[in-house]
Amino acid sequence: MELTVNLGKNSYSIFIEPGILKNAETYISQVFQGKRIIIISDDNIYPLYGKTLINALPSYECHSLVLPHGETTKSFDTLPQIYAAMLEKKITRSDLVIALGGGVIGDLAGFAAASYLRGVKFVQIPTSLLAQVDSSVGGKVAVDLPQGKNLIGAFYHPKLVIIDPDMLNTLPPRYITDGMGEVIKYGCIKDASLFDVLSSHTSFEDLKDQLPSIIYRCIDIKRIIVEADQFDTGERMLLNFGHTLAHTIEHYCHYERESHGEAVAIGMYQITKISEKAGLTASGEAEKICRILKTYGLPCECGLPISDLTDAIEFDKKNLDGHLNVVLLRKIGDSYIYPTNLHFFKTAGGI
Ligand SMILES: NC(=O)c1ccc[n+]([C@@H]2O[C@H](COP(=O)([O-])OP(=O)(O)OC[C@H]3O[C@@H](n4cnc5c(N)ncnc54)[C@H](O)[C@@H]3O)[C@@H](O)[C@H]2O)c1
Ligand SMILES: O=C(O)C(=O)C[C@@H](O)[C@H](O)[C@H](O)COP(=O)(O)O
Ligand SMILES: [Zn+2]
Repeated sequence: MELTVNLGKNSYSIFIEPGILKNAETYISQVFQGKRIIIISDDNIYPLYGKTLINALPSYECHSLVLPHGETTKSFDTLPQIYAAMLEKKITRSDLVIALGGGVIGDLAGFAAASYLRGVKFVQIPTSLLAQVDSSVGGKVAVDLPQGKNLIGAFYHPKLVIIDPDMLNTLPPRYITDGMGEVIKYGCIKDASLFDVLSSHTSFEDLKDQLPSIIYRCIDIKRIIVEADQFDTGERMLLNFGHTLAHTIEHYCHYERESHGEAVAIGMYQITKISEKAGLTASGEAEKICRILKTYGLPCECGLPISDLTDAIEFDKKNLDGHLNVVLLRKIGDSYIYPTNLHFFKTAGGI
């Protein structure tokens, strides 16, 4: 399966195919005519797929940088180490960065590629479900600061995205669940029929044979939104459904408790509960979201008082000129941006 993100000069293709990793050169050679590649990965993924990828790129001189796994690696403080490795391997503007990993590696390597020498080409090879359905597409690359998540970043598109759903066979169950948080998000914001398909299954196992088409569906929704609003000034904010609370939960817990997808799950349910109470969402939708989250093993609450989270909400990128924009649902599959303020969240008490 192939999709193209149409962004003029920054357009790129996404290929989704089980086993495609072994044919990486066929696709990479279409977008990269240089010689040297640096593969950035983490210490869980590289031992599993590093060699396969290098063997699949016989025409290139491949170097690797393997970083510790986990969100704390996606920090501003990791960047000097990446730049140093790129300099040591003599990476120039005519070379290529490959992000081989989940959303952490994709965001981090993508930002390094965007900023090193003011930009070198990069290719995304996403290995987690979350990265295959969401983070590898759209060009948001970022690192975290001690003050909050994704606070330093850029819009910098990959030249190509290679998605091999077979790589999910080694993904630990917790991160399959994590990725389902973003899959459910796509159903909530734009696709009631996807939400219904997901609701009609009893677990991820039950859904597994439809995975390539579900990945395709999520990415196609993202593609359409990104094409309409590449720089996140309007429609693209819909992709942030559940994220205002999610980012504050992740940051508040020092990235040690909820994963990104789990935090998004809590954020989607809790904001819909608040919005339903305020008459801004059709009644019964929050309960539908909670039910589907539980089906896929995701949480609906985290037991934190909202008063502990509101400080970090001010760093939300949808906070413009003192006006906080939140993403709400009219009903499942129909989302909108609602301008409000912090008081909106304070009505929640605990979440
Ligand atoms: N840029 C975007 O548009 C965007 C979208 C969504 C999320 N994100 C970001 O993505 C990050 C979360 O991504 P994630 O959930 O992929 O986390 P992650 O990159 O930490 O991967 C999750 C875990 O699974 C392991 N792993 C990944 N693929 C594997 C595989 N095939 N086999 C075995 N182990 C594997 C990793 O080593 C890690 O331990 C967050 O930082 C979030 O902010 C970005
Ligand atoms: O691509 C987007 O736009 C998204 O919002 C996708 C989100 O799933 C993702 O977590 C993104 O990194 C959040 O971005 P931020 O702008 O809120 O930092
Ligand atoms: Zn997200």
